[in-house]
Amino acid sequence: MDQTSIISLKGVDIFQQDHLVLGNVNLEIQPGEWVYLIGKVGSGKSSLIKALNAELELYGGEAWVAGYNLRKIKQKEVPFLRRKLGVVFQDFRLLTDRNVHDNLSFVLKATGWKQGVAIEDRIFQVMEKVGMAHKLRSMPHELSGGEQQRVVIARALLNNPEIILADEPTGNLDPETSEELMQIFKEINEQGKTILMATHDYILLNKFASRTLVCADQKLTDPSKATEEVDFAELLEE
Ligand SMILES: Nc1ncnc2c1ncn2[C@@H]1O[C@H](COP(=O)(O)OP(=O)(O)OP(=O)(O)O)[C@@H](O)[C@H]1O
Repeated sequence: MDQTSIISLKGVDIFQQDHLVLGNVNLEIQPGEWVYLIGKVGSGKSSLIKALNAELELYGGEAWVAGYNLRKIKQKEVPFLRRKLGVVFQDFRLLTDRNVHDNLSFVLKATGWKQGVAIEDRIFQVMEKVGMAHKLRSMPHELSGGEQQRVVIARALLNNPEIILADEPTGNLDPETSEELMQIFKEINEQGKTILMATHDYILLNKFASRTLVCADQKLTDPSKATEEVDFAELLEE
């Protein structure tokens, strides 16, 4: 493992069932980096994110995330790995039967927080960070898509993770709302968090430009190291 990397994959294979999605994956991400994952539908972006979150087993090679060896991680260690990761999905995934506050307190209690005052303080801090402190008592269905995604980002930040894994976080949002969301990710990144984000959004990718990796033909590649020019627009087509 590269000692300085927060994510380090060397020669790993990622499968869905018995289908190889990405083979011989090599990836080094440094703390504080912002890295995009692009690629056509079904090219393996979500599978890679799931593998980093220990939802999908990795095979062969070496794999380290936030100090955890994914090739040897035990089931009982997975919750500790996940506390170092904040995950944001395209489809929000808030619990629909409780308000925003209770969605967040549910996560804190499930991850070992006991003191009521500390829980309330933390919820307020993360909701303030995403500009949603005034919506603590709203039910998810009372919020717009952009507002729901802000809450999801707040939820991802609760345990002060080192890494944010975002799987097409703006996929269901209009361009203006998407840009506001990206601004929040930018602030989070500037505060030191590492971000790995899968996206299809070519405009945002240009506006918030950063290192970009490509999933295609069962491989993860870094176009900055490629000898031939890569057509990003073509890769981002649905
Ligand atoms: N739960 C699953 N069981 C079996 N195959 C799966 C499963 N999830 C994904 N796959 C397959 O694995 C491959 C990679 O899918 P993945 O979701 O990682 O791609 P993606 O690049 O994230 O696509 P999208 O842009 O649509 O989200 C696809 O061929 C997909 O059909």
